[in-house]
Amino acid sequence: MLKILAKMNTKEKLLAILSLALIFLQVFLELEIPDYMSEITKLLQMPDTETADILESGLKMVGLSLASFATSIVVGYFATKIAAGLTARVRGEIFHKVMDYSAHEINQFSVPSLVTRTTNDLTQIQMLIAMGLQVILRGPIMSIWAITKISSQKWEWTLTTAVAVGILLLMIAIVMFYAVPRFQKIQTMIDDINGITRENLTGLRVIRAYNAEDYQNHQFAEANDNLTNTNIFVGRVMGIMQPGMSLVSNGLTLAVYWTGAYLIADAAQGMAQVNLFSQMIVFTSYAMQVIIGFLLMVMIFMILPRALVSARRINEVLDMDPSINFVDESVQPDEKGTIEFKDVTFKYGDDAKPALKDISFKLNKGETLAIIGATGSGKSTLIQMIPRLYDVSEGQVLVDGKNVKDFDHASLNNIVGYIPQKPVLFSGTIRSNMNLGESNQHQDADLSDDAIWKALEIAQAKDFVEGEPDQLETKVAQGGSNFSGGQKQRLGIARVIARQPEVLIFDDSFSALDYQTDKKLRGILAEQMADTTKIIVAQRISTIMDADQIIVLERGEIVGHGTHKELLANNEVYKEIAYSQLSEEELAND
Ligand SMILES: Nc1ncnc2c1ncn2[C@@H]1O[C@H](COP(=O)(O)OP(=O)(O)OP(=O)(O)O)[C@@H](O)[C@H]1O
Repeated sequence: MLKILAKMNTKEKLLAILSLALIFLQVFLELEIPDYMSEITKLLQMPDTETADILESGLKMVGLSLASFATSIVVGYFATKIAAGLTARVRGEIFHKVMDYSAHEINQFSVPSLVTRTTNDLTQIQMLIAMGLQVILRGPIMSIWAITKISSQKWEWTLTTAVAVGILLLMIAIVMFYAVPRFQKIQTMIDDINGITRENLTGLRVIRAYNAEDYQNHQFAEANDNLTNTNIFVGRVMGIMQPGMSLVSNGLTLAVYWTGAYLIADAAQGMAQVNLFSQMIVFTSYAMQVIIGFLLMVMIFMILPRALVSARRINEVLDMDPSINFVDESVQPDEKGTIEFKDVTFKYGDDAKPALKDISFKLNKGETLAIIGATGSGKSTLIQMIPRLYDVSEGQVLVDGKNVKDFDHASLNNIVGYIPQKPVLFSGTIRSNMNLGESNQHQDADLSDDAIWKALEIAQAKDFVEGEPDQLETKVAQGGSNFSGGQKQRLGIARVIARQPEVLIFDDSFSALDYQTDKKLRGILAEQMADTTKIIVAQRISTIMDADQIIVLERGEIVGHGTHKELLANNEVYKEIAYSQLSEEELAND
């Protein structure tokens, strides 16, 4: 928590100090009021008191109340400003940190948890700071100050107040014993709800198609019930506090008046009794301030445990260093357009079995490498080593003759153009998606219309974009949901082609295309991007049979490496895949 509070800037720190000073002033003003009450009580007992005398003290009391009210408004204003400013900054820090994360760290936290941490957890901190300055700090200051004011009074009253405070403390301790552990669980339960909601929304069509609403409703209801029940339990336990506090404060007033009645009865007739009566009025006011102070302090216990858990969760994100770091300045490459794997082994976790084992191959400029293999054989994993979505566990990946780890982020991304299995389009227009980020082609300015149309033409996307009334300005919904799978895939391919990288990596990118488009796209790529090195992960033999090199993967190992003809002649795994898809004539013809 302190670590987050330390992120306050100088202005916020000054405002916090000023707020603290104003809270002292506010408490001072509030504690002055009972003195005037005592004065009025005394004046009322005096025979020669004029109304003007009472009015004067009364007006002073009103003045003190108004001044206290004004200070509380100023403190509220400052507190909100500090809380909103600080949390906005921390939110930005989390966002930038997460942007630097590799897939490994994202998987570690999970996306829903990162969303909760950036939203709900930060709201807890914001609430704590805002309430903390306005209310929570006032509690202890008020209680301690009020106690010092009454400690010199009649010991019978002081003892009564001490007993009341003791009961209060016991009550708080019991309540906190039951409530605090639950507060800590609530944040994890919100993660669960976010996770299930997210899964439901992204998989809505599948859920409906499989009549799985009941199953999903059950999943959601379970998580929702857990959270609701915990909230109800905590609410009930905390609910005891309010009536408990009223009981103690009313009981205390009663006890003070009761003992006061005996003390007044024992005192000498006349002024001594009047003085004692006015002292009792003042004492009751101060005792009430002590109780109110404790009441405010209880709020600490309501907010602090949850905020502490939230602060820990936020710090976990901020403290996590990305496992993949890029150098600031790239090396000068020795070659151009080459990719080489040297004895690469990769594991997703320290204890996991290798997803890739001893992978070695070299690809020269302009060559096409195809990777084929059963589902889960490691094809996507292999190509993700090149743009450093993951780092190798052993061995080396070389791009242009240099280790990928020796390139800065931008340079590596400019050399390697990676098209993921599921293309990601961002809300905006086709043009804004084509201009996404920076590359050697568009560092300071946007791509020209010609360059965009050219890329769309190669990616076989020109026809359908031309068919749209707004052409390049056609709106793209979040995630590209207003385009078909094949259209999204083609726009994704066009976006990378427009960057003109030295190496193009297609992760099963042709699977969403029909055979004809697939063939046309490969033909135009070979013709117009002959100098670009290409790596194609595919399931269809027809997509890869023209490749210069084909790697057959099985359980993370290379079990075949050669051309289509060579593999068809002497590789059993390849043969099996090939004959399961095409006839002998089709395979021989191509
Ligand atoms: N993020 C991950 N965390 C842990 N294991 C993973 C992760 N991604 C993949 N794996 C595992 O690594 C292995 C290889 O997966 P990979 O996605 O590379 O296969 P693939 O050949 O591309 O499969 P497909 O053709 O179905 O896309 C699989 O056993 C898979 O379970």
